[in-house]
Amino acid sequence: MNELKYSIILPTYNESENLPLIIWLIIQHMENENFEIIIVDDNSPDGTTQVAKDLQKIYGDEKIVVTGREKKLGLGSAYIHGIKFAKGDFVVIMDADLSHHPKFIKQFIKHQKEKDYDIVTGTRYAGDGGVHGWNLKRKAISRTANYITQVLLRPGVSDLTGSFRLYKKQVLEKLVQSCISKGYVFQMEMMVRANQFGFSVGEVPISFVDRQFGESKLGGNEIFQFLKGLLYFFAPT
Ligand SMILES: Nc1nc2c(ncn2[C@@H]2O[C@H](COP(=O)(O)OP(=O)(O)O[C@H]3O[C@H](CO)[C@@H](O)[C@H](O)[C@@H]3O)[C@@H](O)[C@H]2O)c(=O)[nH]1
Repeated sequence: MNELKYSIILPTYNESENLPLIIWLIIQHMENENFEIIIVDDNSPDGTTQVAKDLQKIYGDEKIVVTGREKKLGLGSAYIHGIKFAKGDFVVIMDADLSHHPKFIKQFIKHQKEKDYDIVTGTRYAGDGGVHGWNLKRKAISRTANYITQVLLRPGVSDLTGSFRLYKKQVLEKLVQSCISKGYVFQMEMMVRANQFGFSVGEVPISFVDRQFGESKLGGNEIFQFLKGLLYFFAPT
């Protein structure tokens, strides 16, 4: 048994169909690891909180922590909320909609140990990494967001907008204190800040598979917020 503890944060909004399976898969793929799963649900109208509480009864409240906010307040701030409950030495952040396969977590852990990385990020844009199931528009949004950020900010990471990552807990706490973003742009800002602070970042290629159940919450407003976030880095301080 690995003595280091891992806190896996799952932000959820209308994920009642996906939650039982992702939790089961995490538990299968984290065999012999010391871990907890923190579900951050924003009072989803589809009853995700109740599903989370039912799963907590099955697997125990040592393994599953259920928390959340009264209403949908954005992905970035959901992570920040979840971190407050994390008791692990490391924090893993991932989507709850099965687009991030839990089998990669052990690869992140192994890679982290090899060079004592501060952060290990899954990448869809290097090595064997890839995206499956997105339409052309969605692929273009992701590629363009990554490209613009790479060119303007040169953070030295191939996938800036992905959210499947492992952080040393103290590193994550320092990063979230310095981040101002609340929505999806949070992922990009975290990597840019990590570069500014000089944190070491390892990459593990991952396959991102688009969700089968439910809908993405990435809308026009999130894209606008992303562009606004980019502009912020160039605004005089
Ligand atoms: N608690 C909470 N959870 C949220 C919120 N918005 C989204 N989520 C949860 O965050 C995860 C990702 O949301 P999706 O809306 O399914 O993301 P996506 O469109 O598939 O986007 C993926 O790709 C983006 C770009 O590469 C990533 O930036 C994003 O994190 C995600 O991995 C899911 O578990 C979803 O329920 C929110 O406001 N509050």
